[in-house]
Amino acid sequence: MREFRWRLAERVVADRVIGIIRAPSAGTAVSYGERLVSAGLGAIEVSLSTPGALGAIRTLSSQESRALIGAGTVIDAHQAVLAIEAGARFLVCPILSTEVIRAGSRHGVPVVAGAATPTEIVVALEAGADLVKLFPASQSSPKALRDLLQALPHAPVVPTGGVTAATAPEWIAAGAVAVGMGGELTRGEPEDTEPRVRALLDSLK
Ligand SMILES: O=C(O)C(=O)C[C@H](O)[C@H](O)COP(=O)(O)O
Repeated sequence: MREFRWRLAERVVADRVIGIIRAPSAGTAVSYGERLVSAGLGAIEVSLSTPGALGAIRTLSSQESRALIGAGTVIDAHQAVLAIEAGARFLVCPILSTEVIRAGSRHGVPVVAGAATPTEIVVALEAGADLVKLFPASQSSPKALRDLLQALPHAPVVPTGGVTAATAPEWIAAGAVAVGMGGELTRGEPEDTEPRVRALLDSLK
């Protein structure tokens, strides 16, 4: 199937959320992934720090056509290629890694690059990142993002790290195109995930 890299940005901007799964096992990651897809989330990354993450990405991406399944915590080109081979349809880095951005570009796979400062945001975009993950968002604030976007209004910023259902609307109001959320989506048992995430997505529409 032909797929263009801007599909990620379209989905993420529509939902306002990238879902992050960091689980104790591949099986638990798949369980959460299936529930997040059922709740309507369109872009979900499995962190490579999850044991067996590549297997979970392979399972979820082969069974799901409704959502884009990606890889998170990708920090070098080797991991990027392994994740793409496992079926990741986007890559997310906690750091600004131009080698990951290049690896994604070479394979037509979109990259959400990590950045913590205005300079890093601009370097990430100049290197070809599709979206910029402001990380860790817990070190910043919606007010700081608002100030930053006055200088860089074109920057598609996705604050990630410590974002909750209560703070997500504040980040969006400050100009974030979306937020990344892990713990807030996957706390509790997988079975309890769906109604909570559905309500969260509705609240951000
Ligand atoms: O390793 C990465 O690439 C990361 O993105 C780190 C975490 O997965 C996010 O910071 C999620 O943070 P919480 O939403 O607070 O759970």
